[in-house]
Formats: sequence, structure tokens, C-alpha cells
Amino acid sequence: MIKLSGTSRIEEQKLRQPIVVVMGHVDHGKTTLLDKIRGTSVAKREPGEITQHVGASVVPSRVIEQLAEPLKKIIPVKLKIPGLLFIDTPGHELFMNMRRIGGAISDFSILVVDIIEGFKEQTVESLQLLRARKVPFLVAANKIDKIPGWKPYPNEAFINSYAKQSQRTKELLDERIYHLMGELGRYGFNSDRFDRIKDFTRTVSIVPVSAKTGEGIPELLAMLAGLSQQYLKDRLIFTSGNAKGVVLEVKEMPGLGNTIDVIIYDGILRKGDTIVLGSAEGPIVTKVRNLLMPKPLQEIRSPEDKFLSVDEVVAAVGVKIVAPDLDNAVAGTQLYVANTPEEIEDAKNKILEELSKIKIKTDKSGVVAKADTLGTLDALVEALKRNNIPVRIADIGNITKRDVVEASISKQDDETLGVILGFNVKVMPDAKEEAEKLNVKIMLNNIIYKLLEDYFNWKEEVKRLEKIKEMENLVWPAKFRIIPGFVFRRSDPVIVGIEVLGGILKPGSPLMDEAGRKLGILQQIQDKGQSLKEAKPGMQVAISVKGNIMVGRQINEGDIIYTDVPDLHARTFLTKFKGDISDDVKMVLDEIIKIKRKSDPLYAFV
Ligand SMILES: Nc1nc2c(ncn2[C@@H]2O[C@H](COP(=O)(O)OP(=O)(O)OP(=O)(O)O)[C@@H](O)[C@H]2O)c(=O)[nH]1
Repeated sequence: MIKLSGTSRIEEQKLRQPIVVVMGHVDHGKTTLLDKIRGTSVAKREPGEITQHVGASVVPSRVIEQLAEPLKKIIPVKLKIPGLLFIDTPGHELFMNMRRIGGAISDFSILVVDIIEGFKEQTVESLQLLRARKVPFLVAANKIDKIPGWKPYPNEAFINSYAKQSQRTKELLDERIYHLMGELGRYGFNSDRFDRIKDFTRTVSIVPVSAKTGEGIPELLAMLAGLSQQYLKDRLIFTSGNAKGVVLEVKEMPGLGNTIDVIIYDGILRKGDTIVLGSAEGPIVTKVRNLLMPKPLQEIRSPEDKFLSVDEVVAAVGVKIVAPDLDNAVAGTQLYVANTPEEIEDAKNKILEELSKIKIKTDKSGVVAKADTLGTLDALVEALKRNNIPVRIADIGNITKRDVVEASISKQDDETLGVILGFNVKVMPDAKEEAEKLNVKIMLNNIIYKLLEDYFNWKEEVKRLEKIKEMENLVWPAKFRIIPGFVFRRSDPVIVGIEVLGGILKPGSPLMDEAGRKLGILQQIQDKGQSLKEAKPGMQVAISVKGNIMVGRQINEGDIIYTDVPDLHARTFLTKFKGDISDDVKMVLDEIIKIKRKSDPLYAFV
């Protein structure tokens, strides 16, 4: 007989498997740890028992109890939960944001931290998500085999292996644990090594493990099972009503069409049930044609023979659903079984509400956020909000021409908002063309914090360029002297040789004398026949000045001349660009202010 974890003896079953999600920084060992855990359950599988689900793996309680045998003092309880269901793909953005009504689908989480590296960006991000979603967690302090001097004892319980290490190695490990405790404390979490904790409701457990050697895996599983059974009882009570779940993935399967991989977190799902779920266009109502579970590896006869058709599954389970009309289904959406017209109506409303909450058009001006699933979109929008980045449009799917047009509207208000941020999506060819035409920036990344980092770097660069442009448009303070004997033309335009004494002299600047009398506009600066964009102190150049002036009348050889900086420009230098101008420019500006205030006491008043 084939026993599906979670589907046998429905009536007697009281608690379902807790759903466990592994989180943590890239390369800290999430995948390796999951592989080790999966390997453990496959190795100790009973004939016919299915531990591999669709998108998830189950470690039966029988296996956990067997592993925890040497740890009786730490985990005294007999397990009542049927096992632990691990979501197979690590990646917190999606799974932490797949929500069931009133919380995350994850019942418990493992935060993997490389014991050598300590906390990193995604560790902190994960902690923030865990706190926001109120998900209980423990810390797997991974890679203990890398502690200097560590002697590995494969698949041993940590406490046994630890006891056999040298004093120095024990101390080094303890130091790293204290360090982790400090880091957790910084984010408001009390924590300790699991075997030193008295009150598990107030203290986060740190379990030292090696995903490579398997050391500590017995404790990790025992702690997960013990803690979730003890503290999440109400949440784990099995109900035999209509199934509720979340869609992990939408997949096209040869011969089956579009199928959905679903984690059912509550109730029973049967062949023939009507299900309601979300698509980018609205709720989908369809009927379950088939339910598929992976066959145990040993029983697969051919590549097409990977699945086993079952009549029903009960929570918690990962299952593949075959049904018509799933083409536009989106990952991350809720799924409800609804078998009466009232239930269907109710489920459709819930889906609509969920979709409208996430597909937001909030801020009038803001960035465009696109993601592949509802869960990732939700996570992206939340991260943007947390960083005070306004969002004009958030939607699921690839980046289209319409998104570019929307971004270009925001760009008119604020250059730094004319941008599209895409998480795990593609850019459609016409969108790419339009983006080039409208000069809209598109950023793609599959890690949220990197996407935000890219955005902030780009924003800084845009601001810097804007500043340069704005500064270029100002009349700069400058002071120069007409060199005696270097008058090339007396009027219309005046052409003379000068020496810059201070500030930065640029073409287009209006000029004045030391008494503040206007002297026309500086047209060109030349040096050895070359036009210059600016001249700095010490340079001797030729300039042409247009206006109603003549050498010998308004100006003379040897005169000191200043640029006539408009009031608004002077004030801009003194405020916005205060930190960007040199002392020399500031000194010349002070002289100009003195001259100007003789006729206008409020000039450059800030
Ligand atoms: N020595 C040692 N190496 C480990 C351990 N766990 C993982 N590694 C190594 O660390 C590297 C990263 O491990 P992964 O499991 O890919 O890390 P991850 O967190 O899943 O990374 P992403 O999936 O890329 O986010 C790999 O080279 C692993 O072999 C461990 O306990 N000890």
C-alpha cells in the first residue's frame, strides 16, 4: 500500500505537518542543507512511503524520532505531528510573501547563517520579513566543519560531535555563536545555543550544523518538530474542510497542458473539486481533472512515468493539479476549493481583494514595479515602500510598452522616478525600443536588495548629472583684469586680453565693473585661437564682450571686472551648492555680494 505522508488515517490525524521555509543569505548553504535533509528522509524511507512532494519534501516524524533518540533530554515529547514539510526551493521573497489568510504560509522558518561569515544583507532582510510576518524561526549556524580544528563526525548529533572536539575548537565555535547572539540582539531577538535555552518562547534557538557533514541535522529536525508541535498547536490542527493553498509554480507539461504546483496548507483537495485562484486578469474558476504526486525514485520506470495519480490529498501537501483554463494563473496566488455557487462567489471576492491589494496604483508619481509572481511583487513593493520609493504601478508579468509609457509620465515630474524595476521578468522587444526612445531606465535583478542597490546607485548618478547641468546653467562668480597693451578691438564687440584673478569665468556671463555698473555680456573666451568653455585663475586669455561699451569710455586697460551674478544664482551657490564650490569661488562671490549690496541691500540674502 502506498502511504502519502499526510493522507493516511485522516480521521485519527489531529495535527498536520508544519510548513518549513529555509531562508538566508546567498551561499550560506540553504540548498545544501535542504539536500541533506531530503537525503535523510529518502534514506530512511519506508517502502511505498512518499516523502517527496511537488515542490516540497516531507521528513516523517518516525525518522525525526529515530534521529533524536540520543537527544531525549532535549526533545522529551513524543511527536504528534506527522512530520515536517519543507518547501524545496529556498528564496525568501516568494515564500515569505505567499500569504494565507492572516499570515505567511510558512509555519516555521530556518534562518541559515554561515557561522564564519555571520550576518549579511539577506540575513537582515530575512529577519525583517520574519518579524513582519510573525513567523517563528530558529537559526541554523551552518558550516561548523569550517571552524579551525573541527574533526567531522558525519551525521552525528551536534552535542556528540562537539563533545569530541578539542578545547580550542570548542572555544572558537562558542565565540562564533556569541557573535551571532550579538547580531540577533541588535535586531531585538534574544537568542542562545539551543541546548542552553530554558524558555523557548522568549529565546531564539541557534542550532550549530554542517550541511556538508550532516552534523547537527538530528537536533535541527528535532528542534523544528518539537518547537512547532508545542507552540503552534492551534495553527496546525487539521481541518477536513475545503482545501486552501497557494500556487508555487505554473508549469506547462507535455501532454497535460498548463498545470499548477500547489502547497495545500489546510483541508482536503479531491479530484473533481472546483477551485478558484488568481490570474493577472482576475479570478479563474476551474475543475480539478487530476492530482499528481511524484513517484518514489525507485518506482519510476521511464521519464514519462514520474507521477502518481491520487484521488485526494490532505494538508499539508505539495501537489500538482491538472485542470483546464490555467494558462494565465500566477504563482503566489491563493487557491480555494469552492463547491457551491456561494462558495465560488466568496472565493472569487477573496481573490479579487488579494489581487487589488497587490496590483496597486498608489502614488501619482513613482516607479513602475514588475515581478513574475504575486509573492515576489508583494515583496518588491514592500521593499520599495520601506525605502520610501513611491510606486506608481505594480503588476505581474513581463515589461511591456505600456509600462514604459507609465514610467515616462513619472519622469516628467521627477527624473529619478522614470524607471522600471523588474524582478525575474523579461523586457518585451517593443518595450525595449520604447524605453530607448523615451529614455526610460529599466533595471532587472532577481535579488530584491540588489535591485534596490542598483536603483539607488543610478539615482545618485542622475542627481549628480542634474546638479552638474544645473551648475552649468548658473552665472559663476569670476574676477579678471584687462591686461594693459592688449586691446585688440575697442567696441562692438570689445576684444581684450585679460588675466583671471579669481572664480571661474565662463562665456555667456554678464559683466560689471567694481562699482556694479553693467558692462555687457562675455561672448567668447579664446586661447591661441581655441574657444574655451571656461578660464580659471592665473590664465591669460582673450575675451570678446558684446554690449553698448567701448574701451576708453566704460572700461579701461588695467580695470578689474567681475561677473554680474544674478541674485537667484548667488543664493543658489550659497545654499544648494554651498559644499560644491571652492574657497576661491566663494571669496569672489563675497566680493560681488559687497558690490551688489550697495545698490540692493537684500542681494544674496539667505
Ligand atoms: N564546508 C561547508 N560548505 C558548505 C556547507 N554548506 C554549504 N556549503 C557550501 O557553500 C556553498 C553554497 O552553498 P549553497 O547550498 O549553494 O548555498 P545557498 O544558500 O543555497 O545559495 P543560493 O542557493 O545561491 O542562495 C557551496 O559551495 C556548498 O558546498 C557546510 O556546512 N560546510
